[in-house]
Amino acid sequence: TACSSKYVLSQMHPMWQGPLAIPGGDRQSPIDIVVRKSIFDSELKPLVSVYDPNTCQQIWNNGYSFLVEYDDTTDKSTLKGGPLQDNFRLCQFHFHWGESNAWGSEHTLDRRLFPAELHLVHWNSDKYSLFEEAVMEDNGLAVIGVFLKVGKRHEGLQKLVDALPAIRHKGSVVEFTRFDPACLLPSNINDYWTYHGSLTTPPLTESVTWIIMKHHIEVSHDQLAVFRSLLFTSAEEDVQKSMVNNFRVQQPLCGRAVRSSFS
Ligand SMILES: CC[C@H](C)CCC(=O)Nc1ccc(S(N)(=O)=O)cc1
Ligand SMILES: [Zn+2]
Repeated sequence: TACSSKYVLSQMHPMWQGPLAIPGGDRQSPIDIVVRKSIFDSELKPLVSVYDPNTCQQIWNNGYSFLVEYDDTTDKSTLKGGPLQDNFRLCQFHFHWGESNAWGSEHTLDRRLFPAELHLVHWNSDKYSLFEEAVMEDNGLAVIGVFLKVGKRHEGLQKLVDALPAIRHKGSVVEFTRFDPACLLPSNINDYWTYHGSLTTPPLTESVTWIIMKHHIEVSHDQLAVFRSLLFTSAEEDVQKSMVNNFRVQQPLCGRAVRSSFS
């Protein structure tokens, strides 16, 4: 089964070709969260996020998504509590979305797809001194996933949406400051599911404690349309490809438990 093989056939996704040697391969992400099979764990503590908007530095198009990057040289923007034993530093956040509002998220709830999914990426600053170290280690990373639904305009998101035309092409970067990522979290962050998984793009390392929020945020159709105006390709390439459907196919659970912080 795909749970034991050391190689996973190349995902037929434009993002990458060829067989990938994935470490272990039995705790890959994303997954479908079967809500009725998740296990309430009363030991799970409330999540504590403290984000300093002054650590926001830049926004750039890396050819997979667009990333908002934070200064992670100090413990100014951190996440702890929940399923986490240690203190984690925010290094970046990004999104995954579809070409239509019918799909786009990486995780699903009982197979339900959302038009987009936000990932806030943190690394264990108690155990490691650099993100690049933590990314290779068990539980070196913690990623918060938030589902997006299309509805009313998200006022906090608009500052980010307005910066996107400046980074249309792969490799473009612009300064982006004083953005508080807390504005992208749902009002209630104490209802979540958590499981052990991996990065959803290469290097696909199995170093992530995933924390998937039960409650979604709403963005407008027009705001999501600007995400789709980004390009996978750099300015020099002849054929420009719209940055859409930048999500990975779902991976086998391989017997992993998905715990919930709420009953
Ligand atoms: C040496 C490794 C390199 C630096 C890794 C760069 C990086 O940050 N990758 C990354 C981060 C988050 C996700 S996700 N989509 O949240 O699972 C996927 C890939
Ligand atoms: Zn992601």
